[in-house]
Amino acid sequence: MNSLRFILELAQPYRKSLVGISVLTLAGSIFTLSIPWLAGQLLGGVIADRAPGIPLVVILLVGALVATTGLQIGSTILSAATSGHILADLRLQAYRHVQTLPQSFHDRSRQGEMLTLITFEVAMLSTFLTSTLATVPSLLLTAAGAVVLLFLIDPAMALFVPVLVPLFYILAKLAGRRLRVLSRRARMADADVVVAAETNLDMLPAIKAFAIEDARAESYSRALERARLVALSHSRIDAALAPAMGLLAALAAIGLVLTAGARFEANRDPGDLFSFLFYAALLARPVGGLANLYGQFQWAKGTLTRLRIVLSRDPEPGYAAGERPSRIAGSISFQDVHFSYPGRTGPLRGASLDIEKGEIVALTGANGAGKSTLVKLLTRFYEPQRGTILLDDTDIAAIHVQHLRRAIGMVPQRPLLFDGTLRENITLGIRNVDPDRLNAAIDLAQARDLVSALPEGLETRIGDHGVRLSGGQGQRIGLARALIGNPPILVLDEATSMYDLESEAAFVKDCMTALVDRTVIIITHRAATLALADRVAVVENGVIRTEECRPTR
Ligand SMILES: Nc1ncnc2c1ncn2[C@@H]1O[C@H](COP(=O)(O)OP(=O)(O)OP(=O)(O)O)[C@@H](O)[C@H]1O
Repeated sequence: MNSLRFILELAQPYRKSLVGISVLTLAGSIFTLSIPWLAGQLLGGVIADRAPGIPLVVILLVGALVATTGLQIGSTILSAATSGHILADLRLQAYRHVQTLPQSFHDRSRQGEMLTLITFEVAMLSTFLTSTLATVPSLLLTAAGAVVLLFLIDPAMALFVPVLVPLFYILAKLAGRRLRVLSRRARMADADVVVAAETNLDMLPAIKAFAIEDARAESYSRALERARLVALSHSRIDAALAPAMGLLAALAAIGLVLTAGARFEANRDPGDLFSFLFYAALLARPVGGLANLYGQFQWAKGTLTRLRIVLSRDPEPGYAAGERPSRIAGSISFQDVHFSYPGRTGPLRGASLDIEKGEIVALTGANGAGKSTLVKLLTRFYEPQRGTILLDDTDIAAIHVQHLRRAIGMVPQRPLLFDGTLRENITLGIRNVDPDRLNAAIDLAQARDLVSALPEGLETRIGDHGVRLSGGQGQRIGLARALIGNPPILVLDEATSMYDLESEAAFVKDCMTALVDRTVIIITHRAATLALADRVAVVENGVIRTEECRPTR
């Protein structure tokens, strides 16, 4: 699919407004086209002293000027309103889609780039659709109308127009080639700037701790400088293209003045001479506009390509899976699971493990052995290359991925907290959560004291990444979040790593109530946490070895 087709597809839902803009600007062009003729007649009338005809010409000229202004205002307002709609819709469509893409896609793409694409670049695209593309008919009409009228007034002199066309074409072609390259570079440089700022702000505590503010500011400044230089090169060509074409047209018009005087004086009305020259001058505007359009289309093409690549990517396969078992008991079976991340070998090479419903299994093993990976496969963040994972004897590949994930409460080592209230962080922003469920989750996670100790309780804002909480407090919030949906399966991924031995023992004791009647996978290296488990499974060399059985509690 080429860029033009894709852009027309994007424009399809807004065709009525876009046609409306085109109609208003077309009507504006018709009035604009009448102005040189009327102005020429007025000047001709004044020079030739034809007083009786002048009032009517003046009325028509003023009418045309007022109508042009009114239509311009109307089309600009409609264009801004439509652009706003397209922008909001495009952002939502892109965001929704990006959300459904597999984790492996996000692992490979840079967050800042994605952010630039779905916020800034689509903004440029919506402006391109409304302010540039929708005005093409009027530009064409003005250009064609001016040419036709020039030929009608004096066909011999109007021949300068076809002479200019190849010149314009060559100019646009040369500039277009360079603009395409520079647009791509400029977009990448812009994305680098966002990525650098985003990374630095995210890393700020480390940057301060290691006192490397200057070095980071310098690397950011280098990214800015690269973006500035590329944008400058692009603007130079972009800025020169339309005026250069306008200049060519204007020079041609001057040439005409020099040759036209004698011809016209001899046998024509001076009003026609003025009209001819005004039309020649008017021609420069749509020609410049079309040249601008060309430059902006080169820019838009890059965004279109990137947007198309993202939008045409398939969502995670799990969204298409049909099964939504009404009750999940919680038995899990990993059967001969093989998995490696792109470009790597391992970490899992035939891992098998059966976990009964209600059982607590501790997963342990060296760093990088593949413990977290097993859980990511269970929650279908990734798909195993070989082997099967069963949940209550159903292959998880057949279960709708959201249904599956809602059945598994995840407590990661560092829960992803955001700048909202404690309540929003526990409910993940979902409104109308049953207050009893919320309270039960807070109690089960033993987070009641923590909530009461904060100045505004559940309504306390906790800052970006929960900076206003301690690591251990954050983990309790993470546990409450996992428990709020009352999932039959709970996964604690190094959830006690933030605690000292004493607090760990307390957390472990606290957790016992939360764990009852659930299937639990605890990833840990810590003895106190291992003691919670019915069974210990060791991940080693890509397989799972069940090491030890404890009497069932
Ligand atoms: N998104 C990823 N892309 C590529 N490789 C990855 C990715 N995530 C993990 N790995 C690699 O896979 C291996 C297993 O990682 P995993 O996080 O499952 O280990 P783990 O047993 O949980 O380790 P730890 O005890 O340190 O948390 C590691 O070698 C790691 O580098």
